[in-house]
Amino acid sequence: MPIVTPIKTLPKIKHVRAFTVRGGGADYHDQGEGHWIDDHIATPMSRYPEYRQSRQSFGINVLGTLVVEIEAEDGTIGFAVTTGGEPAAFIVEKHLARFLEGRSPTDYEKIWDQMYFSTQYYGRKGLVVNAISGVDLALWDLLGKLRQEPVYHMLGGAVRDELQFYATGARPDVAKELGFIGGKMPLHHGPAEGVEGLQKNIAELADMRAKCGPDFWLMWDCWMALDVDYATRLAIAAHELGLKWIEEAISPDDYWGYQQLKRNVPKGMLVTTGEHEATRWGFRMLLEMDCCDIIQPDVGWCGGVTELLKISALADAHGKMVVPHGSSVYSYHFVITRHNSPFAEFLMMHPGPTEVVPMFHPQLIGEPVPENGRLKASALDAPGFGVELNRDIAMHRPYSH
Ligand SMILES: C[C@H](O)[C@H](O)[C@@H](O)[C@@H](O)C(=O)O
Ligand SMILES: [Mg+2]
Repeated sequence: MPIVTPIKTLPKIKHVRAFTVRGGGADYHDQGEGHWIDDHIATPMSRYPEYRQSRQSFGINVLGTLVVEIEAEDGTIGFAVTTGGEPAAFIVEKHLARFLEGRSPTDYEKIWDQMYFSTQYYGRKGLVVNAISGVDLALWDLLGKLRQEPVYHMLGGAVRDELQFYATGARPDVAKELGFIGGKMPLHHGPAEGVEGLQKNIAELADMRAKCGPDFWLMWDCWMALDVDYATRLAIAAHELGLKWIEEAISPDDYWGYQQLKRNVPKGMLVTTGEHEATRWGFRMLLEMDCCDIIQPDVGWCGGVTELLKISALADAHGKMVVPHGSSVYSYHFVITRHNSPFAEFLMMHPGPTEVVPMFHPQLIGEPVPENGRLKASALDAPGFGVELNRDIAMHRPYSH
């Protein structure tokens, strides 16, 4: 008679709760006055002069942060934060919770499938997939806490000893001093500001190149603001200044435009995009239409870890790098486990930015930050995503079920 060792069964999911929080954190555009992240940055709304100076003026921070809590029958709580606020809380409480409560947290594939296909008639991308992502991340956090394992162990373990980061912010010169491998700047002027605006962009890049020296990576984040013609002219003008990549230059829906831009840019310059793309199907379009050199899904917006695993494998088959959009510990636990994710993004959330502060401050207690632009894998060695929710911040539960 074979000896049958009983398998460990985890407690079932008892409650799913959704809260909203304002002021920084996962909705990192929700910052106070004078922050670099809201200073005349080019966007698709820059064609309207009244919305050109500030992205908050057109509502970039209108949603706020969604906090998802999943409580198991033994009282263990997994949680996650993402962008979504009150409307996302409604979707979690009134629609998604039914696919988790009473289920095992190990059923994350079936749970994801039911969350996605039950909302497909009104979701597929954007806010709904942000909500699904938040639930999925909280589920992985719960799994890690129940199994007493960091998420990256459950994803296959570290393929390197440490993470290395480039920094996103208005001061690549400071990023270089802080040990980052590169600096990604927001593009300040879009097509509506004509040739004069393009020349100002180039002058800003030239200034940073002079401050950072010839080899430091310099990139532009164009936040969907441009058209193919303007992006092509900008890339050609920036080439002699060693621009490493031009990011999210045009609308995420214009796959054909990205295909053309990738053909137009000077040899050696990379085209990147993806932070506002979602699911394996959206990234399949970017990959099969050869839209870019690096895809940049945000794990809090693309469908969560369960979906990013699929997206990353698809990219790997296409020989493409996956460098997730800055999403704090949620991307660190993923990037450390993937050969085709050789570095990560660190969003500089200090107002200057002249200091390294936790990316989702003040929402996550124990959020690790890079030192000298690096983070050891061992810094992630704590159950789940290794952070706790700061319960001193004002949280609101607008809906229940
Ligand atoms: C810096 C950019 O304008 C965005 O604010 C940034 O969040 C995003 O595009 C990024 O890649 O970090
Ligand atoms: Mg970006």
